[in-house]
Amino acid sequence: MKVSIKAPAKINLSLDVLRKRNDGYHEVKMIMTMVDLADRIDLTNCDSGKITVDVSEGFVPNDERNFAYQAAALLKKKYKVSAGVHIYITKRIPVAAGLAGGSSDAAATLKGLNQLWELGLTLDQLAELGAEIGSDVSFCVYGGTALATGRGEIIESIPSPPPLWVILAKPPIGVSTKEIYGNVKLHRAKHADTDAMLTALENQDTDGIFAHLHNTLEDVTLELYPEVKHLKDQMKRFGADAVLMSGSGPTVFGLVKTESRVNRIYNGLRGFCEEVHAVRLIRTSNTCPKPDESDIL
Ligand SMILES: C[C@@](CO)(OP(=O)(O)O)[C@H](O)COP(=O)(O)OP(=O)(O)OC[C@H]1O[C@@H](n2ccc(N)nc2=O)[C@H](O)[C@@H]1O
Ligand SMILES: Nc1ncnc2c1ncn2[C@@H]1O[C@H](COP(=O)(O)OP(=O)(O)O)[C@@H](O)[C@H]1O
Repeated sequence: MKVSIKAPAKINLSLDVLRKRNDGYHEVKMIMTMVDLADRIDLTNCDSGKITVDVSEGFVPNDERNFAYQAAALLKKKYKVSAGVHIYITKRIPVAAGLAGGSSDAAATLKGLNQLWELGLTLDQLAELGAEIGSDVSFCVYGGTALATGRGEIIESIPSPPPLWVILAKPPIGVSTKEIYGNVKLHRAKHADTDAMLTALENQDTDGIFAHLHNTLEDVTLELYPEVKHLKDQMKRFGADAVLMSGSGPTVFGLVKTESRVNRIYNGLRGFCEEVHAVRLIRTSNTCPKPDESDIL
């Protein structure tokens, strides 16, 4: 039997770092939403009992370092599953980009194996398991738009933004999330007005959303990698309505109201940046989907 499932990328509309915790993580307050740029995960049952992984992009690890492998191993151990699985990942989400590609692959694997292995787990159970793999995995299990607190694993569903185009552009550098968090200077960091962003989403106030985009990690990454600042400036110059770096970077996203402007921005950026995508926000109703309403293809 085979299950295929989509694993979409996320962007952070707002990301505030509140304090450093004793366990090495930072307490955060983030507003995250999914975009329709997705990896594809194909899960095929396998009698050997082993977990194997192949990835379309050779530089992504295909062993126990892969987050999808870790998701399968976690379920197999916890629920004493004797079957194995072959996981094939078709990568479309840029890697080490601030778009949670690996986390989304893990979340999709949890959801897909819940079906394939008929485990009957709820989204809450899958999200709790996902938090053992990475801070962003719980959000990726629920999808939609959410307020994420704690180290990112406490998820509350909130209204999706109004329909918008999103231009994603990643400069040719990889950024370590650990390094960026490690360089945050909390005494002089600029904080997000999360409540104002929540109100803007509640009111479907597009200009309010544009005005309150903020990412506390952005200044850290921009200082270390000036090419990210250059990309932000270019995206604004080509006509994006609002521009921000996603997560720890280095991907920059631009929000655009009008379709006619999307091509101009896309083509302008393609002139000097190889990884550019023009996508839409994924909009959902303001409730968490049930497991059977997920992204199973
Ligand atoms: C910055 C964000 C924003 O959504 O995304 P990305 O840029 O990775 O996409 C997330 O907070 C990243 O989450 P995730 O990528 O799952 O990070 P994890 O694997 O849990 O942690 C990697 C490392 O980042 C640091 N870390 C992560 C989360 C957090 N709240 N505080 C931290 O200090 C820790 O040093 C940790 O060892
Ligand atoms: N399924 C996966 N897809 C991408 N990267 C993965 C995956 N599993 C493990 N990784 C590792 O995780 C690191 C971070 O990748 P990714 O999740 O794309 O970053 P980010 O959260 O910043 O978008 C990569 O450098 C890669 O080695």
